[in-house]
Amino acid sequence: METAARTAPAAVIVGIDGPSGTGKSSTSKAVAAKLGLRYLDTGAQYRAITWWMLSNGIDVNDAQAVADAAGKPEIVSGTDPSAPAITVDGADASGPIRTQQVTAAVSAVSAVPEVRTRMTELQRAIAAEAPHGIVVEGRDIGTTVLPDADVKIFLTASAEARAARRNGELKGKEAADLAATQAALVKRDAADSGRKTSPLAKADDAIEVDTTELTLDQVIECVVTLIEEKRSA
Ligand SMILES: Nc1ncnc2c1ncn2[C@@H]1O[C@H](COP(=O)(O)OP(=O)(O)O)[C@@H](O)[C@H]1O
Ligand SMILES: Nc1ccn([C@H]2C[C@H](O)[C@@H](COP(=O)(O)OP(=O)(O)O)O2)c(=O)n1
Repeated sequence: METAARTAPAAVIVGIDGPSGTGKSSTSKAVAAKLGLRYLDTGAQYRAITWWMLSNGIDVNDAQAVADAAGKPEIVSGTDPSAPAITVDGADASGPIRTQQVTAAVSAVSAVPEVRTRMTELQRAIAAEAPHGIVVEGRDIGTTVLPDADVKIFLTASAEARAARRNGELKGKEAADLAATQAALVKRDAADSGRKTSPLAKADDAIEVDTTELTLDQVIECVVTLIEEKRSA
């Protein structure tokens, strides 16, 4: 008689990378929920360590000071796609990590090699513990964190579309200037792509999906199909 372990489908590891506003978070959460997988937002972890640095008076432009402090905060990420959670030293950080101040500082902090080493270890440990598999989203998942992932996706979209999407999130709040949003996105892309250690990059074996002209549902469908094809291969 076959055991449950033998008949259960193997855990599937999915890496979704790409620049800001391409749809990584929305797609990853929906795909994980549909397929019964866990979900990890690695950008939230880089935001969390950045928030801790700012809250503790560390100069985020002093790479040595950031490196020296990189091991101090305890960052814990939840992996439920319907309720993503993140705590820093036991405190809920999901709100504070989304402020403009953190967004403006996160590229500098995440360029520090000691920060990346720590986050990468954390991310690999979380992925290894996911019973049925996980969708991990970020900038270097396919190239560095999980180079053996079963499915690698690299999302792109025009800077105009990405800026319009980000501004759309501000509905009800003060309307942001579209040109300023786009300039800030492009600046962060350049910093994330230009750093020495595990920059934002498409892995050679990643499938590139340009989401500019696609609805979110179309992107989700596309990624689900790619995963199912891989699972049945
Ligand atoms: N294909 C799409 N078409 C239109 N809007 C989208 C699409 N994908 C995502 N969005 C919206 O764009 C915004 C940014 O998406 P998000 O998933 O946070 O991107 P990322 O994680 O890559 O920064 C969200 O408001 C999301 O609902
Ligand atoms: N795997 C990752 C994920 C994010 N980062 C860094 C670079 C990004 O600008 C920041 C924030 O990532 P996040 O995914 O939250 O950014 P957006 O949702 O696109 O605004 O973290 C990284 O260096 N490596």
